[in-house]
Amino acid sequence: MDFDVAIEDAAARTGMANEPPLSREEFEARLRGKSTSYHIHHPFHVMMAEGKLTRAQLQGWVANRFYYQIAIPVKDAAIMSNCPDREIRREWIQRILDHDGYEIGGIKDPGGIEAWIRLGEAVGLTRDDVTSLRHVVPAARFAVDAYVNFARQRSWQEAIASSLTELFAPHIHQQRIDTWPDMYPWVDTEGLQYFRNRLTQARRDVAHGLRFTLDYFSRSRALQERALEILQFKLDVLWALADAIMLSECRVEITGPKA
Ligand SMILES: O=C(O)c1cc(C(=O)O)c2c(n1)C(=O)C(=O)c1cc(C(=O)O)[nH]c1-2
Repeated sequence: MDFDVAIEDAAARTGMANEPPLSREEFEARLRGKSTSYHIHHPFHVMMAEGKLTRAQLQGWVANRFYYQIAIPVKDAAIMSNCPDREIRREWIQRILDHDGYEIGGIKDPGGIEAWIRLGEAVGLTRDDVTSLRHVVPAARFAVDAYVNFARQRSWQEAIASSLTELFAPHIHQQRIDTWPDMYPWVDTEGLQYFRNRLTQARRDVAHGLRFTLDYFSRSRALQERALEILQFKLDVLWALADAIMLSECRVEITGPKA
């Protein structure tokens, strides 16, 4: 989107045409303050951290969340396809490699999608249970598709801002690494590698995404408010995904006894 059009669009959406911009520090604090609506506070994730999920519910979460995992590189490719800035694309492509994996010059990484399938096996699902998507409930698809559609339809700058829930993700990954071995001792701890990998990857991603958002959206107050709205939209996607999984019967269990 042309920058003048972006400013006008943000002003029309937020009604903040004349206010001065927040300082960079204040804007960052407002973005970080959105952590109160992160899905770590969703009852399903609270139950997960407290060891209260049944085996079938944990399996249901892993099977449904796979749909998010496979959507992420598609979303990132949509951002790149809308982005004429070569420097941004050079950074952004790393996200696709992280999830899809690669084999370049003898260096191999199976990638995050493969790591998630192994997480599925660690909770007692088969590879086919996960990759067939047969356990993905309709509302989980709608929530994830809304994120991909946002990245396809809105400007690449707005789509970058929508990735900023990753500010809060290392905390929830660490929580799973810390709690699952005690709470769900039947899960093979090798499967937690996905979460370990994301600790560094998410911190690196967010350093880039945040720097870009602070630079681009600080040029008007309306743009800053628009970035905050966009982050709220993405928080809502994750919250709705958790709602969908919690409300599904989560009766995935194909193998093994019920806890
Ligand atoms: O497990 C989680 O709670 C969680 C949350 C998020 C997030 O906050 O968006 C991501 C991830 N995981 C994740 O693993 C991941 O690769 C990822 C990419 C993105 C994104 O928006 O580009 N979010 C997230």
